[in-house]
Amino acid sequence: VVGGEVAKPHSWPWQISLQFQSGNSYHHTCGGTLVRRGWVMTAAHCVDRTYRVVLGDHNISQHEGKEQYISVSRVYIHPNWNSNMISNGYDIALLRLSADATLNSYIQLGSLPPSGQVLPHNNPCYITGWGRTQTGGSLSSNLKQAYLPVVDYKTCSSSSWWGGSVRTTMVCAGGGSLSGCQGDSGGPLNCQVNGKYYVHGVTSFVSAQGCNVQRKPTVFTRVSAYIGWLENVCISE
Ligand SMILES: CC(C)[C@H](NC(=O)C(F)(F)F)C(=O)N[C@@H](C)C(=O)Nc1ccc(C(F)(F)F)cc1
Repeated sequence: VVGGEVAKPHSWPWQISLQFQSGNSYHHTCGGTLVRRGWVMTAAHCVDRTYRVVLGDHNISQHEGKEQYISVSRVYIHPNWNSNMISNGYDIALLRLSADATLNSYIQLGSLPPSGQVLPHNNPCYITGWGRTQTGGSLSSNLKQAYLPVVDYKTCSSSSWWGGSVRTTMVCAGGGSLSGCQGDSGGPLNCQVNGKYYVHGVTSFVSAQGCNVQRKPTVFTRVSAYIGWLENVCISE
């Protein structure tokens, strides 16, 4: 997250850290959202290694005693995802956990939006994550948040913005000096609708020229476009 501030610990209790093992240590690679006690939603572009999921975390470099560590037993990547064509969309995946998370004041489910809901321009949203704190910078140890209002598709797909690289199955947000950045991938875009936060986006991409580039808002998979697929996977399993 570029700009913004360190979040109040555990104020986004559905945010998870996806970590891959190398040797006998684990490394944060992506964010995600706990959507059922046994299910985590993340980006398809995040899941090419075996993982553990860390729930209830704030500082990913310290053991604070609130964390739960659960391994991933199965990965469901959207069937239309093509890693060579990130601008086609479908950047969404579900991870079946090997055990159910225990919900508490540090670990809660994220609320998903109604199927098909498209938010208006400037709808208030926050991106959260442990990603780089500036283009080419290092990861944040502490969970960060940044206020990224929705940029409607009409604006986001215009020629001086993202043009043809964004689809209506995506949400754009920000486009100023605040943004997501590498390491925020897969994490939630938390949008306020009637006073409650819903996870409307899965962090997907930023500009190849840099994270916080003017008129290149952070681009998210639009969760409300995939409710049918999410339910089919979660329920069928
Ligand atoms: C997983 C990556 C896509 C990576 N994602 C992120 O950094 C994320 F955190 F925003 F999710 C990213 O945006 N990296 C930059 C450096 C990048 O490659 N951006 C990019 C944007 C659009 C397109 C294109 F042309 F497909 F639209 C290609 C690359």
